[in-house]
Amino acid sequence: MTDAQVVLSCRSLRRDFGGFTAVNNVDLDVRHAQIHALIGPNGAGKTTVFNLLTKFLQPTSGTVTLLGEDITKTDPARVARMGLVRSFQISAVFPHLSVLDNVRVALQRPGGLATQFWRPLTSLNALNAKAAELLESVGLGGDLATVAADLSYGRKRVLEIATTLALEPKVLLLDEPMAGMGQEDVTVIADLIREVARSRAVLMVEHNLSVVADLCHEVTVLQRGEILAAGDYATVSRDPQVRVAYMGTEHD
Ligand SMILES: Nc1ncnc2c1ncn2[C@@H]1O[C@H](COP(=O)(O)OP(=O)(O)OP(=O)(O)O)[C@@H](O)[C@H]1O
Repeated sequence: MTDAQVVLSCRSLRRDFGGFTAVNNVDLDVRHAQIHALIGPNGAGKTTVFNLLTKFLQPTSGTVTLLGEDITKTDPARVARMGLVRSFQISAVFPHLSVLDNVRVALQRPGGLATQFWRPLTSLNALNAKAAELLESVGLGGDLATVAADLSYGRKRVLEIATTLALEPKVLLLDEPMAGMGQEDVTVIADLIREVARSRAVLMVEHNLSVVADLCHEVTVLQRGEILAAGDYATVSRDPQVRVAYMGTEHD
C-alpha cells in the first residue's frame, strides 16, 4: 500500500492462555509517519496484541521486530528505551501536580529526554523550558500552572499524550485515545495525533470508526484473535466479513 519505512512489525504472532488461543497468526507492519488502527469487536485480541508488541506479554510463538531488531525476547523496559512507548489512560497523569510538573516528571523517567538523576533538585528548573516547549506544541502552553485534576477530560488526555512524547517515542501505541470524549475533544485529540504522527509511527486501538476513517492510513481488523481484514479504511469497510462482524449484516 505504501513504501514508508516499517518500524514495528510482527509475524505469525500467537498467544495462548491455557488451552485458549487469544491471538493467532497475526502479521502487522507499522510504518513511520503513518497512523495504523487496530480494530475489532470486544474480546478480539487487540489489548493482547498491544501487550505482545510492548513485551508485557511473551508470545507463545511468532516474532516481533522493532527498528530492524528482533525484540521477541527483549524485556519491556528495553523495548520502551528503544522507542516503543505505550500511552496508558488518564490514570497515568498525576492529578495533584501541575501540568508543567507532570511533564517535568516524565522528562526524567528512564528513556526521557533528561535522565540526570544525580543532579540537585534545583536543576529540575532546567527542565522547565523543555517541558514548556513540549506543552506549547500540544496546545497546553496556557495551562502550565493548572493542577492536572482541574483540566477538562479532553485536556487531561492531551497532557497524558504529552507525557508520553517526553519519552521521544519512535512508535507510539495509543489505547482508545478517544474513549469517553465528546466531539469537540475528539477533534482536538485527532489533530494532535495527526501532528504527532508526522515524525513517528502511531498504532492505535480505537472503537470510534469515524475517527478511524478520518485519521488512519491503514486498518487491521481482528476477530477472535485473527486478522479478518487489512488495508485502508475504504477497502476494509467494504469487506463483507467486516460488515458482518461489526453490524451483523452485509447490508447498509
Ligand atoms: N490473561 C488472560 N488470561 C486468560 N484469557 C485472557 C487473558 N487476557 C485476555 N484473555 C482473553 O483473550 C481474549 C482477547 O482479549 P483482549 O483483551 O485482548 O481483547 P480486546 O480486543 O482488547 O477486547 P476489548 O475491546 O473488550 O478490550 C478475550 O477472550 C480475553 O478473555
